[in-house]
Amino acid sequence: MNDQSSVWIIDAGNTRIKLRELHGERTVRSIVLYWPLLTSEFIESNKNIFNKCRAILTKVASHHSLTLLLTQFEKVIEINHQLIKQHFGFNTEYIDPNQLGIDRLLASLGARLLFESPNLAVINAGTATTVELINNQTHKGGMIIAGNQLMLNSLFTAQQLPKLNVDRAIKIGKDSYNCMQTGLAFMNQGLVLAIVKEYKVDNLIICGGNANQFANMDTSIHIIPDLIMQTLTKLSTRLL
Ligand SMILES: Nc1ncnc2c1ncn2[C@@H]1O[C@H](COP(=O)(O)OP(=O)(O)O)[C@@H](O)[C@H]1O
Ligand SMILES: CC(C)(COP(=O)(O)O)[C@@H](O)C(=O)NCCC(=O)O
Repeated sequence: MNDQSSVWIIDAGNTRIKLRELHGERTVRSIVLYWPLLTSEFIESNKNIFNKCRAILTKVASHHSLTLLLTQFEKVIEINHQLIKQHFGFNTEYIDPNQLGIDRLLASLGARLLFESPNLAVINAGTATTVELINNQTHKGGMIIAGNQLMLNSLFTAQQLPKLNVDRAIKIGKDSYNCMQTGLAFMNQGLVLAIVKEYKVDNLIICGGNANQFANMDTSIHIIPDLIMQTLTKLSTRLL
């Protein structure tokens, strides 16, 4: 049964779709699906939990199944940079703001709402690993790098690699598995150290599905895997 006072927040990334049902700012249901699992059968069998609810959407990927899912809601507000500027006075210096992935802007806004210090950086470690640099109320720009899984997949053409546990304790790989594991850990560590050195950030926040692969670093970082969902929760109380 659905509760019509519910609001759903939806983050449609390139690998996974994340959905949460909220009562106020309280999460009452959380669903995380890799795209192939968002089937019409899934939507049909769950339609009464979405029916007549309002939703807030952020998307950087579009699938037929998402279009079908969205028809279940009474109202859907899709976040764009103008809404963020209007409600939070938070802007981007991207030459064309419409080109900036909205997930990147939301992660930046989320960091801004959590930390008061002026210079922040966010690493959003999802399908891609993006870096966002923030000064006061402005997203200054950043970087886009192939994400951890994409990098591992690119080492093999026909074979899906197993999910690796990234352990910094291993310094020199002595087999293929450990070489890949160490390579990825050092690459992530190097990215973090380079950002801290180059941009002198006050706080560095890591979010996204691969955020925990940045754990166990000497540098002080904040790991908040669901930063984008936290930010959408805050937006929901302003927009609906
Ligand atoms: N439980 C998990 N443990 C470790 N990695 C995970 C887990 N769940 C998802 N991932 C990884 O997270 C990545 C997707 O993260 P996500 O932030 O959802 O990306 P996107 O927003 O681009 O869809 C994938 O590379 C996947 O391998
Ligand atoms: C860079 C991204 C692919 C990251 O997507 P994600 O890994 O979060 O699924 C996405 O934010 C995007 O499509 N951005 C548009 C290009 C840009 O931000 O410049």
